[in-house]
Amino acid sequence: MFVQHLQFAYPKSRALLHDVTFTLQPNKLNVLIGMNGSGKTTLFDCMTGALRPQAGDIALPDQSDILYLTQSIYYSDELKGKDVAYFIGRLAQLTDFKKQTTYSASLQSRREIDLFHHLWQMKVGKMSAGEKKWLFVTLLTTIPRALYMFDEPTSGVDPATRLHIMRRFEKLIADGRTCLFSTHQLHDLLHTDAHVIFLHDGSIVYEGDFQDWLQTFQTSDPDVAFTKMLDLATEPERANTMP
Ligand SMILES: Nc1ncnc2c1ncn2[C@@H]1O[C@H](COP(=O)(O)OP(=O)(O)OP(=O)(O)O)[C@@H](O)[C@H]1O
Repeated sequence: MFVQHLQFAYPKSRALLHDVTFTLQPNKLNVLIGMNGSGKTTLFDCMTGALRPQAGDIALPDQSDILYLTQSIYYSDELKGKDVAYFIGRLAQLTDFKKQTTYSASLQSRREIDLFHHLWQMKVGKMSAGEKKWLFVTLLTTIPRALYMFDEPTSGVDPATRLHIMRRFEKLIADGRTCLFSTHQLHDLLHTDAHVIFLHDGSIVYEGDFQDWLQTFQTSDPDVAFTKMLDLATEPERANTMP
């Protein structure tokens, strides 16, 4: 699965994505990173067909085999967790889509199982932002797809819930699925086998192993590596002289 030389500009705007090329790794967590406004959501939208790029090649599974969770999740506040589950389960043609265990069977801890029971009966309008994300990721990752794409699934989410989301993604990969998500929470990647794709100024300025990327900048702090990467991309001469 790859994207090659992708170009995209919004109408009446200068090109946002100039030349985006990367390859998704099947057995690693693929992570798209970049500054606010660098075009991560736009790139996801181009990859999933929500936007039409002006140029480039995209080799991905058929749209019906891609699951894409955007940042703007909308369900009526009046629906309960179980109604959302029925909706998702029905769309995905899951057998037993009305059974709670269809979605909760892979939950591991007592705390997660209790939370799932709780949210199953709760109205969406009463869930916190983090609870909604937890529930939607839990429900959506039960659907079998070749490629999963999540736009900032861990933003505004507590550490235990972020860990849960990361474990769900790792399970998908272990099951032979490909997974790509965007995040600003780089510390979440410290304990995973991540393939980093760094988008900056319309192209990919780094693609490769997360630990190798940290080593390049001689740091164990990914936020430091991120900042140095930006310095390097914008001011290569000055960055070369930095410790
Ligand atoms: N419909 C649109 N028309 C014109 N410009 C747009 C449109 N949608 C987004 N943009 C601009 O494109 C740029 C990239 O936006 P995008 O949401 O893709 O960035 P992002 O990397 O996902 O940002 P963040 O990390 O803040 O979520 C931004 O400057 C944004 O203002």
